[in-house]
Amino acid sequence: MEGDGGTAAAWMATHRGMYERATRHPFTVSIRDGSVDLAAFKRWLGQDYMFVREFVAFLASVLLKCCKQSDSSDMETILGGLASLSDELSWFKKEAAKWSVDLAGISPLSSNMEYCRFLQSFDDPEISYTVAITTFWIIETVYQDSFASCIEEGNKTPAELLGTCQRWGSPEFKQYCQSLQRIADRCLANAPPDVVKNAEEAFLRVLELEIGFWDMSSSQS
Ligand SMILES: Cc1ncc(CN)c(N)n1
Repeated sequence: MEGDGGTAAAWMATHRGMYERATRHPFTVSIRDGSVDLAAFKRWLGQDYMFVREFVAFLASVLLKCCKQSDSSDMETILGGLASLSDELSWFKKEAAKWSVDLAGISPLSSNMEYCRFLQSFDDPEISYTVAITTFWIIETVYQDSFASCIEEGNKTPAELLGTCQRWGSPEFKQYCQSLQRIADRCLANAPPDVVKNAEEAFLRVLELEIGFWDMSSSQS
């Protein structure tokens, strides 16, 4: 995904330390090495279900910004992502039943609320499509990269967690993230410097929020 000469890959390289803290977090590393605390996994599952419900609204706001562009050719890609969130919500419900996690009884923890507030801020029409699509790309990429590492050769991921890891670590999801990266790169290449700066800030904010989300899952903070 990296090394293709675009701005997105350049940011991943410049901010390598933060990127790795988000994508090789002790929580996902513990899945990969088989030492994961299942109570933490269940906490992540319940919290992420709530996050994904908010993520649907975020993605709808990205789609709306896309439709307002003179060239709205990215619409199908975004719509595909939105449609797959419907499957994702069903998957969470099935998985929650499997792990006896009561989704109706969950309240969002503070790091999740903070992340959801960030997603809600994209309702503002002043936030550009470039910033929004870049944000969408990095949110999905953190999960793709994190979970792909749990199914790489040599993993000791518990069998009952492989389905979760394959959901985001699959080659198909990687391809989807690469298509988002190409869109983000094209938008960034045509954007004025202040918009590029805002997009880089959003990129870094996502990494921070993702680290907070994993921390919360590991320790209930
Ligand atoms: C916190 C978080 N970040 C990203 C994803 C991937 N859609 C997710 N489900 N949850």
